[in-house]
Amino acid sequence: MHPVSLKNVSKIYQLGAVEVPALTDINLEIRGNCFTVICGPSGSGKTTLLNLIACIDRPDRGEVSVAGQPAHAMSDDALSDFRARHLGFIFQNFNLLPVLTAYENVEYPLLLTKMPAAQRRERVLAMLEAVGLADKAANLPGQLSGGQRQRVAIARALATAPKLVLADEPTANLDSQTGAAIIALMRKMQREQRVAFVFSSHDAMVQAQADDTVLLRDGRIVSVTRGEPLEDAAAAELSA
Ligand SMILES: Nc1ncnc2c1ncn2[C@@H]1O[C@H](COP(=O)(O)OP(=O)(O)OP(=O)(O)O)[C@@H](O)[C@H]1O
Repeated sequence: MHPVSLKNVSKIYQLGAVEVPALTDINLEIRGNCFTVICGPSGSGKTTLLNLIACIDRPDRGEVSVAGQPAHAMSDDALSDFRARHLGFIFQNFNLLPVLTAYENVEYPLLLTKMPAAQRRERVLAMLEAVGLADKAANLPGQLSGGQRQRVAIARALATAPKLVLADEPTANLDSQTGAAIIALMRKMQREQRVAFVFSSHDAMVQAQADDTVLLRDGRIVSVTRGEPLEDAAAAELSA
């Protein structure tokens, strides 16, 4: 089963009396355990599509299925509960809570689950270690660089072992060198945790790292480019 499936999806924004068709008749399947990038020019519908996949918004027409659940038909409460349990988020402005330490920011989503304290501590420390920030656990976000903040955000997004991680322009506020390191880290974490990552990005470097690329223009899909599935690539490497 694909972690995300959209069937005949359309989204129209109402701007006063004017209807703005942001997405028109989108049919798309996002593969599991893959790095998928949504790209396209400004205004082409990337954020709108990501918000539908993220269960932040609902379509005006069509069906959105996320991790087997019909997101288009769920109530607001059910959607927010579903987001907390099954999805991870990485934002371009990091969205860390400024009064919480790096440790506490990563712990925060786990407090919403009923994970026992000792297991929670183990998980937080393992995630901070995995993103290379074990020694910064006690720092507040204001005491970290942009790249380090985004590392905390990656650890936080993956702490609950989500089925899907969504990232809206995750490198937009980073210099190109730090952005490249963050993308490499996300790639490593995506493989290790065997989770599907879906990004929106203008960044050619992000696009170059993708398994699958979805190109949008004027709210429609122009092309979907699929790379080799990870399992096949690994098998080919082994048999070479
Ligand atoms: N809240 C809104 N109300 C009205 N129109 C909107 C709203 N949000 C987006 N739009 C319109 O919907 C279309 C798609 O917008 P969207 O933000 O999804 O594009 P995008 O590809 O993410 O753009 P960018 O790369 O500039 O962030 C655009 O024409 C935009 O003007």
